[in-house]
Amino acid sequence: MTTRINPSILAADFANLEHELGRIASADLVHVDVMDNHFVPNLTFGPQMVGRLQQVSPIPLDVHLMISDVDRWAPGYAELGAFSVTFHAEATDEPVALARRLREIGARAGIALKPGTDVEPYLELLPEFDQVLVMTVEPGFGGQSFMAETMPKLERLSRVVRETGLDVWLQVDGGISLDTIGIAAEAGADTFVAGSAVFGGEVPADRIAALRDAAVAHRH
Ligand SMILES: O=C(CO)[C@@H](O)[C@H](O)COP(=O)(O)O
Repeated sequence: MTTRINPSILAADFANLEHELGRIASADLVHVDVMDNHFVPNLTFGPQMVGRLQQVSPIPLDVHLMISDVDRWAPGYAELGAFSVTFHAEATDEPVALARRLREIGARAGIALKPGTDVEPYLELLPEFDQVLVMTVEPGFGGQSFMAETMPKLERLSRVVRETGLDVWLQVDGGISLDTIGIAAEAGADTFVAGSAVFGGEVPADRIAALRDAAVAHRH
């Protein structure tokens, strides 16, 4: 089973992003956190910046939209060429229509769930998605502590994906470190977003390798 490590550039040096992308070229995808100071209290960047990242990144873009009015904005990120575009379940009443639109454009479609959002209503929609992002912190900021109470949700998803044989990636994001990645891997995650744990080290590539080894050691 494939294990993916996706560093979050939220923890990178924003004044040197092209250089920072070069330092994580051994990762699978780069996780790009788009925040609008509305859906979440924090603010990062929008399509113009993501378009430039798409041009200079050595690895594909995994765009995570923490924004409102997502039906309007998400397709634009797929049109920029992002490999995957993940929007929040809490931000739209039409998750299936939006996922179909993203796939039509050529991106993988992802749905993200905040820690307090129940997964049950989304289980029957899984064939419409390529990945589910289980937030392991409240979205908005890097450097927060991993919320182990979100693991039952991941276990439930993992069981359904196994039983149905669907090819849906299960992603975790928030507080992922060498201390916590094993917990998420055991619960069924295959794709791990890590910000501070990667960029907090002198050599991000070493952190990526260590996280990958730790995840692989704990996967079933
Ligand atoms: O989406 C988010 C935060 O909302 C994340 O992608 C963070 O960037 C993860 O940061 P760390 O918890 O790994 O420092």
